[in-house]
Amino acid sequence: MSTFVRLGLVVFSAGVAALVVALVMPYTDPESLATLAKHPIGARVLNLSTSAVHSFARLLEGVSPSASVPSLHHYHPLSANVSKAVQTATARGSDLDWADQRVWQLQQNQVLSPFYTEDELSKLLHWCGGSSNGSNKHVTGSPAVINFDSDVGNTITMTERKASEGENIAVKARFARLAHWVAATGGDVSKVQLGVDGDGLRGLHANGSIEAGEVVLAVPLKVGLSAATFRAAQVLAGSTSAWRSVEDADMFLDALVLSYEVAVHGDRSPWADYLCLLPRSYDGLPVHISDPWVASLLSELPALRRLAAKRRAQLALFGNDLARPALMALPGGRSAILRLTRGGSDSAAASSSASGGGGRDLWLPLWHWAYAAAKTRSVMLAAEDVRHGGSDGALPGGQRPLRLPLSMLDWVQEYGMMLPILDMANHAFDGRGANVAYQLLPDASGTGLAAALVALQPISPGQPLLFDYVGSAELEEGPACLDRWLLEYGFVPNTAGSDPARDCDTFEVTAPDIARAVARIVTTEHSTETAAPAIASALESQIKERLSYRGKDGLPARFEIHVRQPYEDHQSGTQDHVAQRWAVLQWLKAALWDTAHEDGRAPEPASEYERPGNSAMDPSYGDKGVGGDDHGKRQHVERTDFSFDLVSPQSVLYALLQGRWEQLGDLKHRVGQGANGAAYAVPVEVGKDVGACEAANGAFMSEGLRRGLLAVAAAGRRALRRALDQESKRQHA
Ligand SMILES: C[S@@+](CC[C@H](N)C(=O)[O-])C[C@H]1O[C@@H](n2cnc3c(N)ncnc32)[C@H](O)[C@@H]1O
Repeated sequence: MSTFVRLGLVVFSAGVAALVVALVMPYTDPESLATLAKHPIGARVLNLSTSAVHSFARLLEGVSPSASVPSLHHYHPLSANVSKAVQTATARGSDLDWADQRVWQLQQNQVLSPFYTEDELSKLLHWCGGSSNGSNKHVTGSPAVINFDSDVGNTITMTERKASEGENIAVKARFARLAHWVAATGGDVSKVQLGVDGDGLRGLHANGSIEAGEVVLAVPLKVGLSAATFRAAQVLAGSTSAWRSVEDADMFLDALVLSYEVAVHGDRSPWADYLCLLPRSYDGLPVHISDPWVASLLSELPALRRLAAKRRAQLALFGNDLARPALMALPGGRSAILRLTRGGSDSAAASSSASGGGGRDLWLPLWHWAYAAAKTRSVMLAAEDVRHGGSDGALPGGQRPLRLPLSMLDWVQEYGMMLPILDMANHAFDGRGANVAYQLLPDASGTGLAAALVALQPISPGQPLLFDYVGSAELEEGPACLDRWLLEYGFVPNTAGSDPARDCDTFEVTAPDIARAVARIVTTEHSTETAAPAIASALESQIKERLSYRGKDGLPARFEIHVRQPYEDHQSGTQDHVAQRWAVLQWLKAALWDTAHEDGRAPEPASEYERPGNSAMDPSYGDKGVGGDDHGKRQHVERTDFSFDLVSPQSVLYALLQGRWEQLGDLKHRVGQGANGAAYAVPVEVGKDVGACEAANGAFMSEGLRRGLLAVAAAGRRALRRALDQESKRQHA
C-alpha cells in the first residue's frame, strides 16, 4: 500500500473513530449499547464503526487493513521449518497436506506444552475459589477404578484426588443458583441433580421417578452462551468481520464468547456460576496432547493425526490472529487483554509479585481452555432456531438481566451454544443406553424455544440421564468414525463391539506398504520364499518409481483406505466404502501393473493396461463387489533381481488390511503396557525420544487420551476384522 493511501486510511479511520467515540461514549454501558443496537440505523453505525476502529487498531499494530485475512497456510508447520521448497506462499498453498506425517511431527516440535496449567486456570477463574470445582470427575468422592471397553479387556486403576467436603458444598451451591437462574428465565431443571456415575464421571441424574415422554428438563435458548446471546452480541459483527472468509471460523465463535465472559465479566457475568462449574481439564483431546509417545501412537491413526494437526493449526490461527483482536474490539476487551497479558493481574507490579517475576500471558491458556470447554459441550443450532429462541426480552422475577440476541452474524448458519445444566448430561447412543432425547420445544413464555431432554423410557430416581450427542445429525451425514469422537469430545463412546455403523478407521497406504503386502503374499503362498524383506525393498523402489511417474497423471503418491462396515446412504442408496475401495484398487493397479513390465517403460494409456476379463479393474466393480472374477489369476513377472508371481490388487488389499490389523494389535499392546505403571505424574519432556519414553512405562500419558486411543484401536481392529471376513467371503464365493 502506498504511503499516501495508508495516510489517508489513518486519517479516515481516526476521524471515524473520533466520531464514534464522541457519539457512542455516553452510551457505552451495555444496556444503552443494546438500545442503540436495536435501532436499524444505530446498529449499522455501530457495526460499521467497530469495523473501522478494528481496522484502525490493526493499522496501529502494523497490520495492513487491506492485507488478506490470515489463512491456515500461515500455520502450515512445514513453512516454519526445513523445506525451503514450501516456503513461498504459493508452494505452501499447494503443499498443504494434513495427512503428512511431517506435518504432525513438526506440530509436535513447535508445540508449547502444556497449553494451560491448573494454576493458570485458577488465576483466570479466581472468583470461583477452589481449583477442582469444575473437574469432569468426582463432584463427590468418586470410585478410584475406571472400567472401560470390555472389548479391550483392560481395567485401569486411577489415582484421583477426591474433592474436599468444602469443594462439594461450593459445587452444590453453584449448581443450585444456576438451576434457580434457569428457572427464573422460564426453564425447568427441577427434576435433575449433579451426580457421579459408577465410572467416576460427573453427569446429570434424575431427582425422582420420571415417566416415559415426560420433559425431564428445559433450558431456554436465551440463557445459552453463544455468539448470538452473549452481552456484546451487537458489536460482534464488527469485531469478527475478518472471520467471515476464514475456513471453519464459526467453529470458534463460542470459544470467543466464553473467553469474553471469563476475561471481561468474570464474577459479574450472568454465567458466573456456570463458568465455575465447567471442567478444568481436557487432557483427552488429541489437539491438546503434546508428548512424543502419544504422537507415535497417533502416527498409526492417520485420520486422527491429520484432524488433530489441522485443528491445532486452526486453534493457533484463531488464538493469535483473530480471536485476540476480536476480543480487544469488544466492549471492555482491550483492558481485559491487557490484564491477561500481565498474567491476570491489574497492574504489572501486582503481577510480578504474584507470579514471582511476571506472569505468563494468560490469553492463550484462556483461549485453549475455552476452545476445549466449548467444543466438548456446545450443541449446534441453526441460526433460525437461535433467532426464534432468543426473541423474548422479558425475564420473570427480576433475575440477572440478559442482553438478548441483537445481531445475528450474516455469515453464520449454525451457532455453537453452551446450555447450562443440559450440557452436564453425558452421552449414550440411542438404543444403546440413552434414556433421554434432545429436542427443541417452545419455552414457557411460548414466544421462544427451549432445549429440552425428554424421557425415552421410565427413569428411576438417581439414574444417570444420557442422550445421543450426534443422533439425528449422524443419520443425515452418514456414520461418524470413532476417531472423530476423540477429536471433538476427548473420549470414545463404548460401543461394546456391537455398533458396526460407528466403527471405522482410516489408514494410509504407501509404496512400502504395498511392497510389504506383496512380499507377504508371496512368502505365505509359496512358503519356499525366505527373502521377504529383500523382495519388499526391491519392489518398493520399483513401485515408488512407478507411482511417482503416475503422479504426473494425477495419481496420488499415497492413498488412504477407509474401512467401515457397508451402510446404505438413505438418499442415494450407495455404499461409499465400496466406491473408496474401488478407488484404492485402481491405485494399486497402477502401482502393481507397471512392475509387471520388465522393461519399465513409460505407462501406456489407461485402456491399454486394462486387463481383459478383470472385473476388479472394471469401473462397474462397485456393483459386483470386491473379489471380481480374476481372483487367483497371477501374472508371472521376471525381474533381474528376483522373480515372483504378481498377485492381484484385491489380494494385496487383503494383505494390507491384515497387516493393519496386526499393527493395531501391537498398538493396543503398547498402550496396555503403559497402563501398568501407577505413577501417572511423571512429567513429559518434549523432545525426549520415544524409546526413552516407553522405558518410562508410558506413565505420562493422560488418562483420557489413553482410554480414547485404546478404544479407537479396538474399534479399528473390529472394523478390520469385519472387513477381512467380508473380503474373505467374497474371495471364496
Ligand atoms: C457435554 S459434557 C457432559 C458433562 C461432563 N461430564 C461434565 O462433567 O460437565 C461432555 C464431556 O463429558 C464426558 N463424557 C460424556 N459422555 C461420556 C461417556 N459416555 N464416556 C466418557 N466420557 C463422557 C467427555 O469428557 C465429554 O467431553
